[in-house]
Amino acid sequence: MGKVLTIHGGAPLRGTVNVRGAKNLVPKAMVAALLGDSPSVLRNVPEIRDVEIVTGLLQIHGVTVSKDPESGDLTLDPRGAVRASSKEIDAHAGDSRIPILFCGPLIHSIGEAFIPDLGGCRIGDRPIDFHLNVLRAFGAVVDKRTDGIAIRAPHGLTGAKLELPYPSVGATEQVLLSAVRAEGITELKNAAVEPEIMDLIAILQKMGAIIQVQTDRVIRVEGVPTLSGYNHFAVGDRNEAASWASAALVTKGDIFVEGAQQPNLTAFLNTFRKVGGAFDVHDNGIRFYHPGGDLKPLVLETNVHPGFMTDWQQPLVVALTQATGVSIVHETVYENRFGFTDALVRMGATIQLHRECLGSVPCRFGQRNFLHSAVITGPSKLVGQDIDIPDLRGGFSHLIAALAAEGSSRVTGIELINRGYEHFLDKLQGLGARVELSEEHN
Ligand SMILES: CC(=O)N[C@H]1[C@@H](OP(=O)(O)OP(=O)(O)OC[C@H]2O[C@@H](n3ccc(=O)[nH]c3=O)[C@H](O)[C@@H]2O)O[C@H](CO)[C@@H](O)[C@@H]1O
Ligand SMILES: C=C(OP(=O)(O)O)C(=O)O
Repeated sequence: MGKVLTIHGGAPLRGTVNVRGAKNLVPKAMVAALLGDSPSVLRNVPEIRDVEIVTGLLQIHGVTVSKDPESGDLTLDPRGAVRASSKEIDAHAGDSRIPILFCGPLIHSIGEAFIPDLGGCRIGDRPIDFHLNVLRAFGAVVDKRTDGIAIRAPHGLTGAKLELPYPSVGATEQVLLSAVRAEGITELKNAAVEPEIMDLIAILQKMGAIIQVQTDRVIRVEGVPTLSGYNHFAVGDRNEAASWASAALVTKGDIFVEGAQQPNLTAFLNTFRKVGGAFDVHDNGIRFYHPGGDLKPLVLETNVHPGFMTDWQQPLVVALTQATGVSIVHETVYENRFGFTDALVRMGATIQLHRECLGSVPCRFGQRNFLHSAVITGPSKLVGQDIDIPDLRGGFSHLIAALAAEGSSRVTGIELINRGYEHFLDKLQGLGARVELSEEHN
């Protein structure tokens, strides 16, 4: 039996929320601690489900993870690293995609790794072929079994010349976490360069790694035999920040997002301004608000950094349902990230999905069977509905649609939101949302 969140719409969200370390960096920084020969300290750690999952996975591998009760800072001591069984790994992998990033660090520390069935948001096929190919190029042996994938490196990992078919965030991190202690030099072409990757590189450099980020998506790593622990303050969660910004716009509210960092939100801020939102940048965060007047439609394409991040797309689409006119959103990172619009349409939004690339540049998903372009016509009056949350960002977008809607919505599956939004219910209540949590009765 799960929880039901009843949301009574119509109240603008006003107040301050604090955003801590990025979901897309913190768990990976925790994995990086396995590469050191001394303890690491990670600061600005949010209390989210993906952090709990990685804590469990590290612990079954013999890493001591201790949390400062006041600050929440984590100390990660990898000196007792040991093998864990595939059953244990599977039991702790939860619904996160991070287990695949244990490969390089575990091979370096204990000589083998195991990839269980991966979780993460169901927003497309999410294959792991790039990961397995780069591991093979480093000299790893990949053994696909019925219970998962076993990875061994009988002769250790050796640097390689690599090129990704697409600038995948996870595969770039796989290369970094494997290359830093591999024998010799690795050159990665077509690398992803998201701010969370740059922060991971900063951590690895603190540990003793030699990593050069060149122009044109080329990263060069000179492997070193040993690394030490790090002490690091994690980069802020730009995706959570953008979500609260959209919440302010959709509910005609005013939210100060403490911890939002302008340099990592450039593409979002441009779009937010073009759609009619206003923001003021402060030293410790950004105030996002609806300045009054009509919101404006726009044509938008998601892309790898420095483009408009795909994880910002779903909350912003809700704002576009309130803009006067026709907007087009072309999703070029995931082939199936518009499933969440079904619920918005039930709530009264006008959104049509198309298989064609309705953007300036044809993407990998054109001429195939993927509904990856959306045409949104607004403004639409939204009305409350029963909603079952499909994934992290789609779920957050449903919450903010329900908060702006007329009447009440009954929302199930809210546990998924805990993967990436720290204490989101407390934050919503602090912003004046009228929400009630109860047990689900069948
Ligand atoms: C935990 C985490 O950091 N998650 C983020 C990470 O996901 P993740 O690292 O999984 O995303 P990727 O950048 O790898 O995926 C981008 C595209 O590459 C494809 N691909 C990826 C790997 C592979 O082996 N084969 C392949 O085809 C994917 O299906 C997708 O179409 O980056 C995404 C893109 O910024 C974000 O939406 C996610 O929030
Ligand atoms: C797609 C996302 O996350 P994950 O890769 O962890 O599923 C997300 O954060 O929106």
